Amino acid sequence: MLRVEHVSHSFRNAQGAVPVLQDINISVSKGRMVALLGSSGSGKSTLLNLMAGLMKPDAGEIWIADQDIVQLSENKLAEFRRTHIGFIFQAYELLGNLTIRENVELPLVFMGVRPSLRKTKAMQLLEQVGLAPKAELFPSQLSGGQQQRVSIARSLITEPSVIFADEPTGNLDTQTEEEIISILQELNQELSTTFVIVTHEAEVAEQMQDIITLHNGSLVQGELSGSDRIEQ
Ligand SMILES: Nc1ncnc2c1ncn2[C@@H]1O[C@H](COP(=O)(O)OP(=O)(O)OP(=O)(O)O)[C@@H](O)[C@H]1O
Repeated sequence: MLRVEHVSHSFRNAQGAVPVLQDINISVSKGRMVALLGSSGSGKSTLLNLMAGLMKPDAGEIWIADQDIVQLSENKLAEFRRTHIGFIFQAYELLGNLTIRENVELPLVFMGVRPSLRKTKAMQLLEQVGLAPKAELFPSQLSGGQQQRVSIARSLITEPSVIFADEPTGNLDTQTEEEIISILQELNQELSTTFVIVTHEAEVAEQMQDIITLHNGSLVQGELSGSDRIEQ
């Protein structure tokens, strides 16, 4: 479903190229919930941004839904992202002048979906994340955890193949963090959507089915996946 093959990436500064990721290989099956774990500076966000098509790697292939997204032109990639990829940000990134429901509908506005269908789908998802009664409020009227639930609903509305989440609980207290992880797990079970979740917290990663660990831009070998653990 998601395959990263021999991906390497460097950033350029005044001194030259600074390698950030070296020969990364990852394979994630459909419907899995995977943590991308690593300390600060290990390259997690860079890898996530590459997999989500927000940046192009210096080398390698990134396959999502049978398409190597590295090969796509900017226009085709933007279209592919709209239909196949969802993103959840640490800081929610909701638009303050739109209601909760309008925020959730927004990706469908860009796809030209008619208003009545958009509204129905947004309300269904808000129901699933427990926020239907707050649909007509604005983001500033919600707690951080509630705003993150809105952003989760927004990421799902296009029925993407994969959702990437960058430290989705990074701004939340421990109890709210647990609520958000439970909601993500429920949605993963119900919808069979693949999730890749960046975190620097081992306690968060251990709640996912598989853990991919990055250290200094390389994968840590010998990591047991969730399915390996179950078989043992
Ligand atoms: N645009 C950029 N230009 C130059 N260097 C960058 C850029 N973005 C990231 N880096 C460097 O790449 C390395 C990996 O950064 P990245 O943000 O991917 O790590 P991370 O594991 O997500 O860290 P954190 O948990 O702190 O966000 C770091 O050394 C960082 O300084």
